[in-house]
Parts: sequence; structure tokens; C-alpha cells
Amino acid sequence: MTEQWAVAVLGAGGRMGAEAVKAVDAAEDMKLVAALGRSDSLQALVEARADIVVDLTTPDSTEENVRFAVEHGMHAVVGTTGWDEAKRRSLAALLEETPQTGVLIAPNFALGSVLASAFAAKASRYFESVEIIELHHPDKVDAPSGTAVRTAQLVSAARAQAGVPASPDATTKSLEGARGADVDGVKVHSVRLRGLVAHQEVLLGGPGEQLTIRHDSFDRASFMPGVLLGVRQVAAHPGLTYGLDGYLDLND
Ligand SMILES: NC(=O)C1=CN([C@@H]2O[C@H](COP(=O)(O)OP(=O)(O)OC[C@H]3O[C@@H](n4cnc5c(N)ncnc54)[C@H](OP(=O)(O)O)[C@@H]3O)[C@@H](O)[C@H]2O)C=CC1
Ligand SMILES: O=C(O)C1=N[C@H](C(=O)O)C[C@H](O)C1
Repeated sequence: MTEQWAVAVLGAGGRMGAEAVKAVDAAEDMKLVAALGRSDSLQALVEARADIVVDLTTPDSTEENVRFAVEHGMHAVVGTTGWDEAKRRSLAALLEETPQTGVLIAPNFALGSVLASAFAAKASRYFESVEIIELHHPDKVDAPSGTAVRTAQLVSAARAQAGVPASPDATTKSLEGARGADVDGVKVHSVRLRGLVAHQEVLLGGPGEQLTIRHDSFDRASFMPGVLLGVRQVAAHPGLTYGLDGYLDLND
């Protein structure tokens, strides 16, 4: 028999957590040892002897969950949003105390989305203007999406490195919110609409032309190959990895 990772899912009753429970359960190299919700004690992770904790909870609870896992020698694969720079820095510092432990924070587990963000960053060096529209189901609690924030960060870094100036914008009068949120100098617009799952467009504009890089998750099944990849790889990547692209070779 192949070696099996002992995996616990936090947020197991949620939209993503329920899907992850099924995916882990079906994976031959994984054993689902705990499926926990809000009312369960984190101590159950220790009792279940989890090697890896998959966190798919809420922006309010994810930091405490992940820190508990790390403090108890468990690796963590995190899909939950809300990991701003200060929280990531503090977690990285904690991980320095347990150098064997790995944490993956993946703003998006869908491989197509990770590729779309990487393509957008690359393309954004060649266009005068760039803006992001993210579109999600209306039950989502945070805006802009973690994916849009990550994409804006990648785009902003790529443009800064290439010496591309800020996107032109003559707006001097506007209703608050009309021009979206500013993430590292990139405008991000959030749509919430019944029927949607998770979608994003990066609009790139130059004189007389537009390139649109769009990704659609029509079903949460789209995230599961990335979750399983994260579980299989996290122990081999000690420290903090931000973005599933950290486990992929996207440089060619
Ligand atoms: N990285 C990626 O690819 C993806 C990331 N996400 C992100 O994942 C997160 C979850 O999304 P989604 O599944 O749609 O949200 P849901 O609201 O459907 O699920 C969240 C679940 O977490 C539970 N929960 C809340 N607090 C705790 C806690 N302290 N311990 C254990 N469980 C807890 C909730 O329980 P209760 O209902 O009792 O409050 C709920 O069942 C969001 O941040 C979302 O943005 C979503 C899709 C893809
Ligand atoms: O809440 C969601 O649904 C999603 N959350 C993540 C995000 O905020 O980017 C990933 C995906 O977009 C779905």
C-alpha cells in the first residue's frame, strides 16, 4: 500500500469544505482523519493525528486555525481569503520556529485561474491600461476576491519591474466606488450575482486594441485538483508559499 497523508478539513460543512472532504476521501494517497466545523475544538486536529490541515473557513477564523496547526507541527493548505501582508509576515515568522513545516496559502486552487493570473501579469507589461473585474456568487463575504488581489499584485509587480507607468485615468469627479478599489495601483471591480460561481477578467488596453484574459470556475470541482496538489506538495515546501504558482513551473 502507498503511504497515506492524514488530512483534516476545517470548514467541512461549507461550499468548498464539503467538496474538499469528498476529494480527499477519494484520493488513494490520503486518509481523511477529521472533518470539522465552527463548533468543533481545534484540539480535535491533534487527537486525529493530522499531518496536513486544509483550511476552507472564513477570513475571521483562518489565521487562528493555521497558527494552531503550525504550533502543533502540522502542515497547512489554505484556501481561505483574508491573508493580508501583515498576517502573512507574522505567519512566516512563526514558521521560522518550525523549519520543517510548510504552509500553502492559495488565493485560487483552479489551475486555469493560476495560469490566467500569470498570463495577465506577463501581458500587462505591454499595455498602457489594465483593470480587473471579478465576478462571484452573492454569498461571498469578502470583496475584492483574494484572486483579484493576488492578480493585481502580480500585475503591479510585473509593470513596476518593466518600468510601465500607471494606467491613465483622467477621472476627477466620481461617485464613491465608481472606479473600483485600488490594489497596488490596479483598479479592481467586484460583481456579486446569483448564478455565478467564480470568474475574473483582466482587461488590457492599448491604442486601438484590447486583450481580455478571462477565467471561469463554473463548479467548485474546478478547485479540487489544486487542493490535492497542495496536500501532496506542502510537506516538501517548508516555510510559507503564497500562491499555487509556487508549486508549478510557470517560467517557460
Ligand atoms: N482558494 C480557492 O481556490 C478558493 C477559496 N475560497 C475561499 O474559501 C473560503 C470558504 O469559502 P466557502 O466554502 O464558499 O464558504 P462557506 O461559508 O460555504 O464555508 C465556510 C465554512 O467554514 C465554517 N467555519 C467558520 N468558522 C470556522 C472555524 N473557526 N472552524 C471551522 N469551520 C469554520 C463555516 O461554518 P458555519 O456555516 O457554521 O459558519 C462554513 O461551514 C472563503 O474565504 C472563500 O473565499 C472559495 C473557493 C475557492
Ligand atoms: O469565495 C469564493 O467563492 C472564492 N474565493 C476565492 C477568492 O476570493 O478569490 C477563490 C475563488 O475566486 C472563489
